[in-house]
Amino acid sequence: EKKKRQLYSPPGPWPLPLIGNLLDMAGADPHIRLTEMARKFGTVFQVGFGQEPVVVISDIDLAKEALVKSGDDFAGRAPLPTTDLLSNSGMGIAFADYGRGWRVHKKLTHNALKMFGQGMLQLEDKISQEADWLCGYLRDSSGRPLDPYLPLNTVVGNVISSICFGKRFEPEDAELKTIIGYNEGLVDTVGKDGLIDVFPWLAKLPNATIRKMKACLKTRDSVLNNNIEQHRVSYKAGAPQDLVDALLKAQAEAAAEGGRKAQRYLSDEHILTTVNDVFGGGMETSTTTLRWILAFLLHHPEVQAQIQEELQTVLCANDPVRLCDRERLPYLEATIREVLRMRPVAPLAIPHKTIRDTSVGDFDLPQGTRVMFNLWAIHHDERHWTDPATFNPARFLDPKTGQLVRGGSFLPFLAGCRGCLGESMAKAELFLFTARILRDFRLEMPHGVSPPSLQGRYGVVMAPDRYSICFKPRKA
Ligand code: HEM
Repeated sequence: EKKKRQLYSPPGPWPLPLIGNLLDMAGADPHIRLTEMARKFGTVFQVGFGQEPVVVISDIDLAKEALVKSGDDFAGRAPLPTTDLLSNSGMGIAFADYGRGWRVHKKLTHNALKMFGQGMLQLEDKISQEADWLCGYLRDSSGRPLDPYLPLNTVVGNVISSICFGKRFEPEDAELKTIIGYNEGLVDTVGKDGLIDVFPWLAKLPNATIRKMKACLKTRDSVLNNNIEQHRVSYKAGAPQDLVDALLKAQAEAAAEGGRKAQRYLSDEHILTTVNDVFGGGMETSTTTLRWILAFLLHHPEVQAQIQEELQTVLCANDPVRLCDRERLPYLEATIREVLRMRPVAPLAIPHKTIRDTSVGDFDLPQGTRVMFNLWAIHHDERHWTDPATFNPARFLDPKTGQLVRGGSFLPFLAGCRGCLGESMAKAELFLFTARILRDFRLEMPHGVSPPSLQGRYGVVMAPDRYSICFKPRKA
Protein backbone atom coordinates (compact mmCIF):
# COMPACT_ATOMS: atom_id res chain seq x y z
CA GLU A 1 0.00 0.00 0.00
CA LYS A 2 2.87 2.30 0.95
CA LYS A 3 4.53 1.68 -2.42
CA LYS A 4 1.56 3.02 -4.41
CA ARG A 5 1.56 6.44 -2.80
CA GLN A 6 3.61 9.29 -4.15
CA LEU A 7 6.36 9.94 -1.59
CA TYR A 8 8.42 13.09 -1.15
CA SER A 9 11.67 14.21 0.44
CA PRO A 10 11.07 15.96 3.77
CA PRO A 11 11.12 19.78 3.51
CA GLY A 12 13.45 21.90 5.62
CA PRO A 13 15.57 25.03 5.82
CA TRP A 14 18.00 25.57 2.95
CA PRO A 15 21.45 24.21 3.99
CA LEU A 16 24.68 26.16 3.49
CA PRO A 17 27.73 24.37 2.10
CA LEU A 18 29.79 22.59 4.82
CA ILE A 19 27.90 23.91 7.83
CA GLY A 20 24.40 22.97 6.70
CA ASN A 21 21.85 24.66 9.00
CA LEU A 22 24.13 25.23 11.98
CA LEU A 23 23.36 28.95 11.93
CA ASP A 24 19.63 28.19 12.16
CA MET A 25 20.38 26.08 15.23
CA ALA A 26 22.34 28.77 17.10
CA GLY A 27 21.01 30.72 20.05
CA ALA A 28 18.74 28.19 21.78
CA ASP A 29 18.84 24.59 23.01
CA PRO A 30 18.56 22.16 20.09
CA HIS A 31 15.20 20.66 21.14
CA ILE A 32 13.68 24.16 21.30
CA ARG A 33 15.07 25.24 17.92
CA LEU A 34 13.92 21.99 16.32
CA THR A 35 10.44 22.46 17.82
CA GLU A 36 10.26 25.94 16.29
CA MET A 37 11.38 24.55 12.93
CA ALA A 38 8.66 21.89 13.07
CA ARG A 39 6.08 24.69 13.32
CA LYS A 40 7.46 26.16 10.15
CA PHE A 41 8.33 23.07 8.09
CA GLY A 42 6.01 20.40 9.46
CA THR A 43 6.15 17.37 11.73
CA VAL A 44 8.64 15.61 9.45
CA PHE A 45 11.42 17.87 8.22
CA GLN A 46 15.07 17.73 7.37
CA VAL A 47 17.90 19.80 8.81
CA GLY A 48 21.64 19.78 8.06
CA PHE A 49 23.97 19.21 10.98
CA GLY A 50 27.08 20.10 9.04
CA GLN A 51 26.96 18.09 5.83
CA GLU A 52 24.87 15.37 7.42
CA PRO A 53 21.10 15.75 6.89
CA VAL A 54 18.96 14.62 9.84
CA VAL A 55 15.22 13.99 9.59
CA VAL A 56 13.29 15.18 12.67
CA ILE A 57 9.94 13.62 13.61
CA SER A 58 7.75 15.73 15.92
CA ASP A 59 4.35 14.00 15.90
CA ILE A 60 3.19 11.18 18.15
CA ASP A 61 1.40 9.15 15.45
CA LEU A 62 4.27 9.42 12.99
CA ALA A 63 6.76 8.54 15.75
CA LYS A 64 4.74 5.41 16.55
CA GLU A 65 4.44 4.59 12.86
CA ALA A 66 8.24 4.75 12.52
CA LEU A 67 9.12 3.01 15.79
CA VAL A 68 6.41 0.38 16.03
CA LYS A 69 4.52 -0.14 12.77
CA SER A 70 7.57 -0.05 10.55
CA GLY A 71 9.23 -2.87 12.52
CA ASP A 72 12.98 -2.43 12.68
CA ASP A 73 13.29 0.02 9.74
CA PHE A 74 14.31 2.83 12.11
CA ALA A 75 16.36 0.74 14.56
CA GLY A 76 19.89 1.69 13.45
CA ARG A 77 22.31 4.06 15.17
CA ALA A 78 24.82 6.27 13.36
CA PRO A 79 28.34 6.48 14.77
CA LEU A 80 29.36 9.79 16.38
CA PRO A 81 32.84 10.59 17.71
CA THR A 82 31.77 11.01 21.36
CA THR A 83 29.43 8.02 21.51
CA ASP A 84 32.05 5.95 19.68
CA LEU A 85 34.53 6.72 22.45
CA LEU A 86 31.94 5.88 25.10
CA SER A 87 30.93 2.61 23.48
CA ASN A 88 34.30 1.33 22.21
CA SER A 89 33.10 2.04 18.67
CA GLY A 90 29.56 0.79 18.90
CA MET A 91 29.72 -2.12 21.37
CA GLY A 92 27.10 -2.64 24.08
CA ILE A 93 23.48 -1.61 23.58
CA ALA A 94 22.62 2.08 23.48
CA PHE A 95 25.14 3.16 20.83
CA ALA A 96 25.49 -0.10 18.95
CA ASP A 97 24.18 -0.17 15.40
CA TYR A 98 21.34 -2.54 14.59
CA GLY A 99 22.71 -6.07 14.22
CA ARG A 100 23.63 -9.25 16.00
CA GLY A 101 25.89 -7.68 18.65
CA TRP A 102 23.19 -5.22 19.76
CA ARG A 103 20.56 -7.98 19.75
CA VAL A 104 22.70 -10.42 21.79
CA HIS A 105 23.41 -7.78 24.45
CA LYS A 106 19.93 -6.30 24.63
CA LYS A 107 18.43 -9.76 25.05
CA LEU A 108 20.96 -10.95 27.64
CA THR A 109 20.47 -7.76 29.64
CA HIS A 110 16.70 -7.85 29.30
CA ASN A 111 16.65 -11.41 30.61
CA ALA A 112 19.05 -10.57 33.43
CA LEU A 113 16.88 -7.62 34.48
CA LYS A 114 13.90 -9.92 34.53
CA MET A 115 15.72 -12.60 36.45
CA PHE A 116 17.45 -10.35 38.98
CA GLY A 117 14.79 -7.77 39.50
CA GLN A 118 12.52 -6.32 36.88
CA GLY A 119 9.10 -7.92 36.70
CA MET A 120 9.59 -9.72 39.98
CA LEU A 121 8.97 -8.99 43.62
CA GLN A 122 12.73 -8.89 44.04
CA LEU A 123 13.03 -5.52 42.34
CA GLU A 124 10.29 -4.08 44.48
CA ASP A 125 12.09 -5.36 47.59
CA LYS A 126 15.37 -3.85 46.49
CA ILE A 127 13.80 -0.46 45.80
CA SER A 128 11.86 -0.56 49.08
CA GLN A 129 15.04 -1.36 50.99
CA GLU A 130 16.74 1.62 49.38
CA ALA A 131 13.68 3.78 50.12
CA ASP A 132 13.97 2.81 53.82
CA TRP A 133 17.57 3.89 53.78
CA LEU A 134 16.72 7.11 51.89
CA CYS A 135 13.99 8.12 54.33
CA GLY A 136 16.34 7.44 57.26
CA TYR A 137 18.99 9.63 55.65
CA LEU A 138 16.52 12.43 54.97
CA ARG A 139 15.17 12.21 58.52
CA ASP A 140 18.71 12.61 59.87
CA SER A 141 18.87 16.00 58.17
CA SER A 142 16.31 17.18 60.78
CA GLY A 143 14.60 19.47 58.30
CA ARG A 144 17.78 21.42 57.54
CA PRO A 145 18.48 22.30 53.88
CA LEU A 146 19.81 19.28 52.02
CA ASP A 147 20.76 18.79 48.36
CA PRO A 148 18.98 15.56 47.36
CA TYR A 149 21.45 14.85 44.53
CA LEU A 150 23.80 12.52 46.43
CA PRO A 151 21.20 10.48 48.37
CA LEU A 152 19.06 10.03 45.24
CA ASN A 153 22.06 9.05 43.15
CA THR A 154 23.02 6.60 45.90
CA VAL A 155 19.69 4.78 46.02
CA VAL A 156 19.25 4.72 42.24
CA GLY A 157 22.88 3.59 41.82
CA ASN A 158 22.37 0.88 44.43
CA VAL A 159 19.35 -0.59 42.67
CA ILE A 160 21.40 -0.84 39.48
CA SER A 161 24.51 -2.04 41.25
CA SER A 162 22.63 -4.81 43.00
CA ILE A 163 21.36 -6.02 39.62
CA CYS A 164 24.71 -5.64 37.81
CA PHE A 165 27.17 -6.55 40.56
CA GLY A 166 25.03 -8.04 43.32
CA LYS A 167 26.19 -5.40 45.81
CA ARG A 168 25.14 -2.04 47.27
CA PHE A 169 27.10 0.90 48.63
CA GLU A 170 26.91 3.33 51.52
CA PRO A 171 26.87 6.95 50.28
CA GLU A 172 30.33 7.59 51.67
CA ASP A 173 31.77 4.63 49.79
CA ALA A 174 34.76 5.67 47.70
CA GLU A 175 33.83 3.36 44.81
CA LEU A 176 30.31 4.74 44.62
CA LYS A 177 31.67 8.29 44.65
CA THR A 178 34.01 7.37 41.81
CA ILE A 179 31.09 5.92 39.80
CA ILE A 180 28.95 9.01 40.41
CA GLY A 181 31.93 11.23 39.54
CA TYR A 182 32.78 9.63 36.20
CA ASN A 183 29.11 9.34 35.22
CA GLU A 184 28.66 13.03 35.89
CA GLY A 185 31.76 13.76 33.80
CA LEU A 186 30.49 11.64 30.92
CA VAL A 187 27.03 13.24 31.01
CA ASP A 188 28.86 16.54 30.84
CA THR A 189 30.85 15.62 27.74
CA VAL A 190 29.01 13.08 25.57
CA GLY A 191 27.12 14.77 22.79
CA LYS A 192 27.53 18.08 24.59
CA ASP A 193 30.14 19.80 22.52
CA GLY A 194 27.82 19.30 19.57
CA LEU A 195 30.42 20.60 17.15
CA ILE A 196 32.65 17.56 17.62
CA ASP A 197 29.83 15.31 16.57
CA VAL A 198 29.00 17.55 13.62
CA PHE A 199 32.59 17.86 12.43
CA PRO A 200 34.25 14.57 13.41
CA TRP A 201 37.71 15.79 12.40
CA LEU A 202 37.58 18.23 15.34
CA ALA A 203 37.86 15.24 17.69
CA LYS A 204 41.35 14.63 16.31
CA LEU A 205 42.59 18.09 17.34
CA PRO A 206 43.64 18.88 20.94
CA ASN A 207 40.35 19.37 22.66
CA ALA A 208 39.22 19.85 26.28
CA THR A 209 35.97 17.88 25.94
CA ILE A 210 37.67 14.83 24.49
CA ARG A 211 40.45 15.05 27.09
CA LYS A 212 37.95 15.13 29.96
CA MET A 213 35.97 12.30 28.43
CA LYS A 214 39.03 10.12 28.04
CA ALA A 215 39.98 10.71 31.68
CA CYS A 216 36.47 9.69 32.83
CA LEU A 217 36.57 6.62 30.59
CA LYS A 218 39.89 5.53 32.05
CA THR A 219 38.42 5.64 35.57
CA ARG A 220 35.24 3.93 34.38
CA ASP A 221 37.17 1.11 32.72
CA SER A 222 39.21 0.48 35.82
CA VAL A 223 36.17 0.40 38.18
CA LEU A 224 34.10 -1.83 35.89
CA ASN A 225 37.04 -4.13 35.03
CA ASN A 226 37.77 -4.62 38.73
CA ASN A 227 34.21 -5.71 39.38
CA ILE A 228 34.11 -7.95 36.32
CA GLU A 229 37.40 -9.60 37.34
CA GLN A 230 36.05 -10.22 40.86
CA HIS A 231 33.03 -11.88 39.29
CA ARG A 232 35.23 -14.05 37.11
CA VAL A 233 36.67 -15.46 40.32
CA SER A 234 33.44 -15.69 42.32
CA TYR A 235 31.04 -16.83 39.58
CA LYS A 236 30.01 -20.43 40.03
CA ALA A 237 29.43 -22.00 36.64
CA GLY A 238 25.75 -22.40 35.96
CA ALA A 239 24.37 -20.26 38.77
CA PRO A 240 24.57 -16.58 37.75
CA GLN A 241 23.65 -14.17 40.53
CA ASP A 242 23.65 -10.90 38.63
CA LEU A 243 24.06 -9.28 35.20
CA VAL A 244 27.85 -9.61 35.13
CA ASP A 245 27.59 -13.33 35.93
CA ALA A 246 25.01 -13.73 33.17
CA LEU A 247 27.30 -12.00 30.65
CA LEU A 248 30.31 -14.09 31.73
CA LYS A 249 28.19 -17.22 31.40
CA ALA A 250 27.21 -16.24 27.84
CA GLN A 251 30.87 -15.53 27.08
CA ALA A 252 31.96 -18.95 28.38
CA GLU A 253 29.21 -20.71 26.41
CA ALA A 254 30.12 -18.89 23.22
CA ALA A 255 33.79 -19.77 23.69
CA ALA A 256 32.89 -23.43 24.26
CA GLU A 257 30.82 -23.45 21.06
CA GLY A 258 33.89 -22.32 19.12
CA GLY A 259 33.12 -20.11 16.14
CA ARG A 260 33.53 -16.35 16.21
CA LYS A 261 30.66 -15.26 18.44
CA ALA A 262 32.81 -15.06 21.58
CA GLN A 263 35.31 -12.66 20.02
CA ARG A 264 32.90 -10.78 17.81
CA TYR A 265 30.17 -10.08 20.34
CA LEU A 266 31.21 -11.24 23.78
CA SER A 267 34.77 -10.03 24.34
CA ASP A 268 35.65 -8.52 27.73
CA GLU A 269 35.26 -5.08 26.13
CA HIS A 270 31.73 -5.93 24.98
CA ILE A 271 30.78 -7.00 28.50
CA LEU A 272 32.22 -3.83 30.00
CA THR A 273 30.35 -1.63 27.53
CA THR A 274 27.03 -3.30 28.26
CA VAL A 275 27.46 -2.95 32.03
CA ASN A 276 28.36 0.68 31.44
CA ASP A 277 25.20 1.21 29.36
CA VAL A 278 23.05 -0.11 32.17
CA PHE A 279 24.75 2.15 34.74
CA GLY A 280 24.89 5.07 32.31
CA GLY A 281 21.34 4.58 31.01
CA GLY A 282 19.86 4.01 34.43
CA MET A 283 21.57 6.29 36.90
CA GLU A 284 21.49 9.88 35.65
CA THR A 285 18.12 9.48 33.94
CA SER A 286 16.23 8.19 36.98
CA THR A 287 18.05 10.43 39.48
CA THR A 288 17.43 13.47 37.32
CA THR A 289 13.74 12.66 36.84
CA LEU A 290 13.37 12.33 40.63
CA ARG A 291 15.06 15.73 41.01
CA TRP A 292 12.61 17.18 38.47
CA ILE A 293 9.68 15.70 40.40
CA LEU A 294 10.85 17.30 43.66
CA ALA A 295 11.54 20.61 41.88
CA PHE A 296 8.02 20.76 40.41
CA LEU A 297 6.48 19.87 43.78
CA LEU A 298 8.35 22.76 45.40
CA HIS A 299 6.71 25.06 42.87
CA HIS A 300 3.31 23.42 43.40
CA PRO A 301 2.62 22.82 47.10
CA GLU A 302 -1.05 22.20 46.21
CA VAL A 303 -0.03 19.17 44.12
CA GLN A 304 2.18 17.92 46.93
CA ALA A 305 -0.71 18.25 49.38
CA GLN A 306 -3.09 16.41 47.06
CA ILE A 307 -0.66 13.50 46.65
CA GLN A 308 -0.24 13.32 50.42
CA GLU A 309 -3.98 13.29 50.90
CA GLU A 310 -4.30 10.49 48.35
CA LEU A 311 -1.57 8.48 50.10
CA GLN A 312 -3.27 8.99 53.44
CA THR A 313 -6.68 7.94 52.15
CA VAL A 314 -5.50 4.88 50.27
CA LEU A 315 -2.79 3.40 52.46
CA CYS A 316 -3.14 2.21 56.01
CA ALA A 317 -0.89 3.89 58.56
CA ASN A 318 2.27 1.80 58.52
CA ASP A 319 1.69 -0.34 55.45
CA PRO A 320 4.62 -0.46 53.08
CA VAL A 321 3.93 1.22 49.72
CA ARG A 322 3.77 -1.47 47.03
CA LEU A 323 3.87 -1.40 43.26
CA CYS A 324 0.40 -2.90 43.20
CA ASP A 325 -0.85 0.33 44.83
CA ARG A 326 -0.19 2.24 41.59
CA GLU A 327 -3.74 1.71 40.36
CA ARG A 328 -5.09 3.08 43.62
CA LEU A 329 -2.87 6.17 43.58
CA PRO A 330 -3.77 7.70 40.20
CA TYR A 331 -2.96 11.29 41.17
CA LEU A 332 0.59 10.36 42.17
CA GLU A 333 1.04 8.42 38.91
CA ALA A 334 -0.41 11.33 36.95
CA THR A 335 2.06 13.70 38.62
CA ILE A 336 5.00 11.49 37.66
CA ARG A 337 3.74 11.36 34.07
CA GLU A 338 3.25 15.10 33.96
CA VAL A 339 6.88 15.61 35.03
CA LEU A 340 8.09 13.09 32.41
CA ARG A 341 6.00 14.96 29.84
CA MET A 342 7.26 18.42 30.74
CA ARG A 343 10.89 17.50 31.32
CA PRO A 344 11.83 14.43 29.29
CA VAL A 345 15.41 13.93 30.46
CA ALA A 346 16.42 12.99 26.92
CA PRO A 347 14.38 15.54 24.88
CA LEU A 348 15.77 14.27 21.57
CA ALA A 349 16.19 10.65 22.75
CA ILE A 350 19.17 8.96 21.05
CA PRO A 351 19.48 9.56 17.28
CA HIS A 352 18.30 6.68 15.09
CA LYS A 353 19.22 5.62 11.56
CA THR A 354 17.13 3.82 8.94
CA ILE A 355 18.48 0.37 8.15
CA ARG A 356 16.69 0.08 4.77
CA ASP A 357 14.76 2.31 2.36
CA THR A 358 11.53 3.18 4.12
CA SER A 359 8.96 5.92 4.65
CA VAL A 360 7.15 7.86 7.34
CA GLY A 361 3.91 9.71 6.62
CA ASP A 362 4.20 10.92 3.05
CA PHE A 363 7.97 10.99 3.09
CA ASP A 364 10.58 8.83 1.58
CA LEU A 365 13.61 7.95 3.72
CA PRO A 366 16.47 6.16 2.04
CA GLN A 367 18.56 3.59 3.93
CA GLY A 368 21.13 5.22 6.20
CA THR A 369 19.06 8.38 6.93
CA ARG A 370 19.66 9.82 10.40
CA VAL A 371 16.41 10.32 12.28
CA MET A 372 15.69 12.17 15.52
CA PHE A 373 12.50 11.90 17.55
CA ASN A 374 11.77 15.24 19.16
CA LEU A 375 10.13 14.20 22.44
CA TRP A 376 10.04 17.80 23.56
CA ALA A 377 7.89 18.76 20.56
CA ILE A 378 5.70 15.66 20.95
CA HIS A 379 5.17 16.36 24.66
CA HIS A 380 4.34 20.03 24.04
CA ASP A 381 2.13 19.51 20.98
CA GLU A 382 -0.72 22.01 21.18
CA ARG A 383 -2.91 19.86 18.95
CA HIS A 384 -2.97 17.28 21.78
CA TRP A 385 -2.45 19.23 25.00
CA THR A 386 -4.16 22.35 26.31
CA ASP A 387 -1.57 24.83 27.64
CA PRO A 388 1.30 22.37 27.26
CA ALA A 389 3.69 24.63 29.18
CA THR A 390 1.46 24.51 32.29
CA PHE A 391 2.11 21.87 34.96
CA ASN A 392 -1.18 20.07 35.41
CA PRO A 393 -1.15 16.41 36.52
CA ALA A 394 -4.93 16.23 36.14
CA ARG A 395 -4.51 16.19 32.34
CA PHE A 396 -3.60 12.51 32.69
CA LEU A 397 -6.82 11.72 34.59
CA ASP A 398 -10.34 11.07 33.37
CA PRO A 399 -12.34 14.00 34.82
CA LYS A 400 -15.33 11.74 35.51
CA THR A 401 -13.69 8.70 37.10
CA GLY A 402 -10.42 10.23 38.33
CA GLN A 403 -8.64 7.23 36.83
CA LEU A 404 -5.56 7.40 34.62
CA VAL A 405 -6.14 7.76 30.90
CA ARG A 406 -3.79 5.93 28.53
CA GLY A 407 -2.08 7.38 25.53
CA GLY A 408 -1.80 11.05 24.74
CA SER A 409 1.05 12.70 22.90
CA PHE A 410 3.52 11.12 25.33
CA LEU A 411 6.48 8.83 24.70
CA PRO A 412 9.13 9.40 27.41
CA PHE A 413 10.84 6.03 26.93
CA LEU A 414 10.30 5.89 23.18
CA ALA A 415 8.96 2.60 21.84
CA GLY A 416 9.67 -0.36 19.61
CA CYS A 417 12.71 -2.61 19.61
CA ARG A 418 15.06 0.32 20.36
CA GLY A 419 12.92 1.58 23.23
CA CYS A 420 14.31 2.06 26.74
CA LEU A 421 15.55 -1.17 28.27
CA GLY A 422 14.88 0.02 31.81
CA GLU A 423 11.35 1.37 31.40
CA SER A 424 9.63 -0.82 34.00
CA MET A 425 12.55 -0.51 36.39
CA ALA A 426 12.53 3.28 36.04
CA LYS A 427 8.76 3.51 36.53
CA ALA A 428 8.96 1.33 39.64
CA GLU A 429 11.71 3.53 41.08
CA LEU A 430 9.95 6.80 40.31
CA PHE A 431 6.74 5.55 41.91
CA LEU A 432 8.18 3.93 45.04
CA PHE A 433 10.78 6.60 45.84
CA THR A 434 8.35 9.49 45.29
CA ALA A 435 5.59 7.80 47.29
CA ARG A 436 7.92 7.08 50.21
CA ILE A 437 9.42 10.57 50.28
CA LEU A 438 6.02 12.28 50.19
CA ARG A 439 4.50 9.94 52.71
CA ASP A 440 7.22 10.70 55.22
CA PHE A 441 8.13 14.33 54.47
CA ARG A 442 6.72 17.72 53.59
CA LEU A 443 9.02 19.39 51.08
CA GLU A 444 9.82 23.03 51.80
CA MET A 445 12.30 25.53 50.45
CA PRO A 446 14.86 26.84 52.93
CA HIS A 447 13.68 30.09 54.48
CA GLY A 448 13.94 33.01 52.07
CA VAL A 449 15.11 30.89 49.11
CA SER A 450 13.01 30.70 45.91
CA PRO A 451 12.16 27.31 44.39
CA PRO A 452 14.72 25.95 41.90
CA SER A 453 14.61 27.08 38.30
CA LEU A 454 12.57 24.77 36.06
CA GLN A 455 14.56 25.81 33.01
CA GLY A 456 17.02 22.91 32.92
CA ARG A 457 20.44 22.62 31.35
CA TYR A 458 20.59 20.85 28.01
CA GLY A 459 22.90 17.85 27.74
CA VAL A 460 22.65 14.08 27.14
CA VAL A 461 20.53 14.32 30.27
CA MET A 462 18.57 17.56 30.66
CA ALA A 463 18.80 18.36 34.36
CA PRO A 464 17.74 21.10 36.77
CA ASP A 465 20.50 23.00 38.56
CA ARG A 466 21.45 21.67 41.98
CA TYR A 467 19.19 22.87 44.82
CA SER A 468 18.52 22.18 48.49
CA ILE A 469 15.25 21.23 50.18
CA CYS A 470 14.10 21.04 53.80
CA PHE A 471 12.63 17.57 54.31
CA LYS A 472 10.21 18.16 57.22
CA PRO A 473 9.06 14.90 58.84
CA ARG A 474 5.28 14.47 58.59
CA LYS A 475 4.92 12.10 61.51
CA ALA A 476 6.95 10.96 64.48
C1 HEM B 1 13.32 7.98 34.06
C2 HEM B 1 14.21 7.13 33.61
C3 HEM B 1 14.52 6.84 32.18
C4 HEM B 1 14.15 7.51 31.03
C5 HEM B 1 13.27 8.77 30.91
C6 HEM B 1 14.73 6.79 29.92
C7 HEM B 1 14.55 7.13 28.58
C8 HEM B 1 15.16 6.49 27.53
C9 HEM B 1 15.05 6.90 26.14
C10 HEM B 1 14.21 8.08 25.62
C11 HEM B 1 15.82 6.05 25.40
C12 HEM B 1 16.07 6.13 23.90
C13 HEM B 1 15.33 5.09 23.16
C14 HEM B 1 15.55 5.14 21.67
O1 HEM B 1 16.48 5.73 21.17
O2 HEM B 1 14.72 4.54 20.99
C15 HEM B 1 16.40 5.09 26.32
C16 HEM B 1 17.24 4.06 25.94
C17 HEM B 1 17.86 3.20 26.83
N1 HEM B 1 17.67 3.14 28.19
FE1 HEM B 1 16.46 4.34 29.28
N2 HEM B 1 15.43 5.72 30.40
C18 HEM B 1 15.33 5.71 31.76
C19 HEM B 1 15.87 4.76 32.63
C20 HEM B 1 16.64 3.69 32.27
C21 HEM B 1 17.12 2.66 33.17
C22 HEM B 1 16.78 2.55 34.66
C23 HEM B 1 17.93 1.84 32.44
C24 HEM B 1 18.69 0.64 32.96
C25 HEM B 1 18.32 -0.54 32.94
C26 HEM B 1 17.91 2.32 31.06
C27 HEM B 1 18.61 1.75 30.02
C28 HEM B 1 18.50 2.15 28.70
C29 HEM B 1 19.24 1.53 27.60
C30 HEM B 1 20.27 0.41 27.71
C31 HEM B 1 18.83 2.18 26.42
C32 HEM B 1 19.29 1.90 24.99
C33 HEM B 1 18.33 0.94 24.29
C34 HEM B 1 18.77 0.61 22.87
O3 HEM B 1 19.50 1.38 22.26
O4 HEM B 1 18.35 -0.44 22.35
N3 HEM B 1 17.12 3.44 31.00
N4 HEM B 1 15.97 5.37 27.59
